[in-house]
Amino acid sequence: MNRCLQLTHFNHSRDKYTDSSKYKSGRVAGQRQKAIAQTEDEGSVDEDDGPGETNNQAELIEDREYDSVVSSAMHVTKRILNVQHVAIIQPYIKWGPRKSPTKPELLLQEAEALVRSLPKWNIELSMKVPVETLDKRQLFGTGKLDELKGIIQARQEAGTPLTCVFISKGTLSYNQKQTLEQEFRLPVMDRYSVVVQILRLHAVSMEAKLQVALAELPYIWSQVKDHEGTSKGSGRILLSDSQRQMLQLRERKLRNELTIIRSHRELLRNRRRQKNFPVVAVVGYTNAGKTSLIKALTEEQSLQPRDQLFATLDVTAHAGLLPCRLEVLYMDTVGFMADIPTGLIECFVATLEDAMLADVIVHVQDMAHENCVEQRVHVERTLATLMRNGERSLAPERVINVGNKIDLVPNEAALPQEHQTMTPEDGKLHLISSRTLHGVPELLTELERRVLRVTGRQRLVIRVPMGGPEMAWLYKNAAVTETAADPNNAERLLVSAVITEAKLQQFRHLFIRRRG
Ligand SMILES: Nc1nc2c(ncn2[C@@H]2O[C@H](COP(=O)(O)OP(=O)(O)OP(=O)(O)O)[C@@H](O)[C@H]2O)c(=O)[nH]1
Ligand SMILES: [Mg+2]
Repeated sequence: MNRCLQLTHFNHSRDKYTDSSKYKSGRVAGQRQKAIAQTEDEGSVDEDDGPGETNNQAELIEDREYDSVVSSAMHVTKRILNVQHVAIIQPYIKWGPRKSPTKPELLLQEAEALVRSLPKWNIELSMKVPVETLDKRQLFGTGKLDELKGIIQARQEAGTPLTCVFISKGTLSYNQKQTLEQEFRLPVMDRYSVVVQILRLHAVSMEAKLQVALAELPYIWSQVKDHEGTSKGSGRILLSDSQRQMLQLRERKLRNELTIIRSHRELLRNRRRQKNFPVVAVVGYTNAGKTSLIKALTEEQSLQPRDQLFATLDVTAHAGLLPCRLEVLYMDTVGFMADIPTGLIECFVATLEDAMLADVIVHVQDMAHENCVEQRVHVERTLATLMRNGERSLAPERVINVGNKIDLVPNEAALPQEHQTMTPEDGKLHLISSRTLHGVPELLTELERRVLRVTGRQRLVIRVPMGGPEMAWLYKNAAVTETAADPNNAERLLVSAVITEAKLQQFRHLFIRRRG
């Protein structure tokens, strides 16, 4: 098969696995390349045996009985995607061992970014409020609570009436929520329920939707437990027996459906290994610019970076070429975020574990973010935990640290000291801008070096007879990047190829010894 045919075949079968409503094509090396949803990403896998959307899955997503439970437990409903006028309150502990290491201003900024990730939500009020502890029934001291009530009341009477209060704490207990809702006379949401709302909005694939649905259940159970723990004897129950059974059954069904989808993912992963494409996972804090970087590396116009938290929820694979013209798959992943309750993010860990098997991991960091260093530490910690559970170790040679959005940093001296002192040993930072493409060619060179090293590949120019079996063998077993006539011998071709050591040995064994 010649190169042209080989690429045609590759792209043809890739088209088959591409949801063109979600992705449009971009241009790489003269060939139209398409984004490939990871669950469908084996462009060159011939059999189409993926599980389609089943009735079970559709029923789990559209379940009216469940909708009424989730709407009363966490105020997450389809309706809430309508216009909302939100008051954000960021509680923080001022003193003592439970004081957050992050400045309250930055916590508040992150809370605002969460709200801005929901298209029709408007921030009407935004306040940070010191508290002694985050566990008090009414959360705030009595004086503070009256003050807040006064501010909210005044707002209701002037300007646009508020529609909800977002208390930026991981999870509020049932009692805290009840008390604050009575005091403010407005629905009260916590970080968990706001993030669920964002995740619901951004989930595209069935796997992501089911994952979000599963992520809601621990929250509802925790509210039930809180309520039962404190209101014994009051006679009020939060869930009827039939609702409890419905939730238990729902959880079992969600887990079953996810297991089916994941076993398919596993199948695809094994096939990808057989196909031997080097894989580069792009990871990092949410909004750091992972999708933008992949767009810059693949020149894929269809990728849509968005200034929203958790914009990407599906792990997707995108083909790109290294400078030596070796084809690699870049995997876009779900962003990390601190202060997200573990139950919520646990559901997405499976997709990340998949990414952790990549040959090279690119850690994208937002240099323009005030909290950049803490974000890096958070991602590194989470990665280390994932690695401990996973099959591969996180050897430094597999990780490339990328400092993105450098166009927004006035001068490099303004970068946090921690970044300036990073040495090649602890993972030198490659400063780039995915927007202006500053530093991207150098990053590609480094990527190529790492990919070749980690996957044991090398670049070679091999002289082969024109029309001989060697050419066909190389096309099948290596990445042929260029062919040219041999200026010294009209019957020979010079073939540039990227090849693994094992394949090179085979080539020698098959052709060189025989010729000798
Ligand atoms: N100025 C500037 N903006 C950038 C750069 N890279 C990304 N952005 C912007 O940052 C925002 C987030 O970019 P994304 O690529 O969606 O970030 P992400 O890491 O994929 O985010 P999630 O999928 O939500 O985790 C978008 O508004 C981008 O346009 C850059 O180099 N410079
Ligand atoms: Mg993204």
